[in-house]
Amino acid sequence: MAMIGLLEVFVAFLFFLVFKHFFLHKKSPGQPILKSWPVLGMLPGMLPHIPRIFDWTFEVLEATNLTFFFKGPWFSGTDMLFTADPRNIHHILSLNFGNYPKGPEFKKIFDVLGDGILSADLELWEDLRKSNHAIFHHPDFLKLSASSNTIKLKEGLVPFLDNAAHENIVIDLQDVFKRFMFDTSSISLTGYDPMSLSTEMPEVEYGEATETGEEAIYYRHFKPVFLWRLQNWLGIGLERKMKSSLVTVNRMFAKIISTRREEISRGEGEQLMDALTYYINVDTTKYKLLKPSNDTFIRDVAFSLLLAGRDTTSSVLTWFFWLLSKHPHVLTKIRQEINTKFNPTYLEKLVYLHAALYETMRLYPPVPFNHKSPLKSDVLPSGHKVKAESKIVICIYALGRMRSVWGEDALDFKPERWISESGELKHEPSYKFMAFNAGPRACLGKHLALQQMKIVAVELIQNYDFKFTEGHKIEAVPSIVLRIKNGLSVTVTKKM
Ligand code: HEM
Repeated sequence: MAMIGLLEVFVAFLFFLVFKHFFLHKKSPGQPILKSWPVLGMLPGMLPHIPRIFDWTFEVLEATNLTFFFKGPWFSGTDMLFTADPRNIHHILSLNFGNYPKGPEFKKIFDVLGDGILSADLELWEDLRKSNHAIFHHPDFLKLSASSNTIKLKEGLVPFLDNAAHENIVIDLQDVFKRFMFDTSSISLTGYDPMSLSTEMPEVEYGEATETGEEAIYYRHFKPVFLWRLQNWLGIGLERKMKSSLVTVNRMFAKIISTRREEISRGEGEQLMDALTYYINVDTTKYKLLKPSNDTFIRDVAFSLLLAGRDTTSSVLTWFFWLLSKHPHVLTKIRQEINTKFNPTYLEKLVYLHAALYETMRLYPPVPFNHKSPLKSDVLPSGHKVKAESKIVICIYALGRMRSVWGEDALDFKPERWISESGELKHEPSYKFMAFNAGPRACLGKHLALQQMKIVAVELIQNYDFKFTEGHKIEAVPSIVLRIKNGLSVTVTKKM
């Protein structure tokens, strides 16, 4: 009884704090709240902003000179240092890379990735990185990747858009890009063609499963580990969906891996150049920590690669076409450039298109946050002390919008900022433009992704006009990948 009484008093006290915070605390207009409460820490100030965390971190970081320490509720393990300071980013991701792995907390939150490259650290990451680098630069892999783009453009995307134009139907452009990227990435990374982009628009179980997983992982960041693990075990809320999503993902990979192993045992693996086949046959004398005969390990490797390839590129293309609809003069300039300079074997000539894609990624980076956890205590260039094993969140989304980093027009969509006086693409250091990450863990698919996005952009801009549905609210889903909530509705017409 006494225990229940105590609990009631404690809950009443928490309610009082929240009530006082929302109704009695005077906020100065436009000022984000960072007040730290007893027991609850800064959580009450953050809670209402969790669905709009990207913009909130931008507002808070701009108001706090690019770095702030978030104090979570007592004993919840959710204390985090948020930073968008290029000096800190350079220090963490490059100069002192060895002291800043992703860390054990990251591995717990991203447990579904297993031992794939996106969650690995230290020696395992080194083996994965080197082997990944080798396959991503192999001419046969590059050929497979290029041919998957050409085929899916010709047999998937173009017929789909032609049909949508002919039937005058509303389509979700975001979904179309996700399907296109799923098919092309899956062919080059796993050798399997899911054929998800066709006029029939089949259900894509894998896509829905990964997106649910990405949202669940996002919310895990704000909960104590024991809580989301309990929810997962009991099958409650997003964690319940996460569990069934994982079954879907694992089923898909189990089928792909067993089919491939059978093909290889029949002697049919020689001509296959996809990443999955490469890892099944990987040289373990060179990469000692890789386990090619272990299906779980192969699943982890392939899953990380498919996530890295599919979700990012489709996100950029979606935000890019939406931004073009809001900035028709940019669209006109890209069209002029394509008409005067386009050469399919030399996409580098399309400097303005490249600049517009970079500008999209500056404002809407597909991976909005990056996590790090120091092995040893350290002092960051901003003067903030970080303890060993504490959590650091690099806010890539906020970084791209900082006036102190990008100038007073930081919030404007201006591809021109990327073009030098001599008409070339301007280089910005990766600790300032961090969409592809920075330092030794920089994105390995950057070149492939840019090629692919340019090919799709040229095809669509040359041949189609898109009309965006009026009144469609554009906002980002709270997730670990920046996607538009409810997609991007358009009608399409074919240019004569
Ligand atoms: C516009 C498209 C893309 C963007 C913006 C992007 C961005 C990123 C970012 C921010 C990271 C760091 C993730 C982290 O450490 O948590 C990363 C890592 C990585 N990306 Fe990309 N990526 C893109 C496309 C691709 C593609 C098409 C591939 C190829 C399949 C790819 C392969 C990888 C790999 C293998 C890593 C892990 C690197 C490592 O940890 O050493 N990415 N990417």
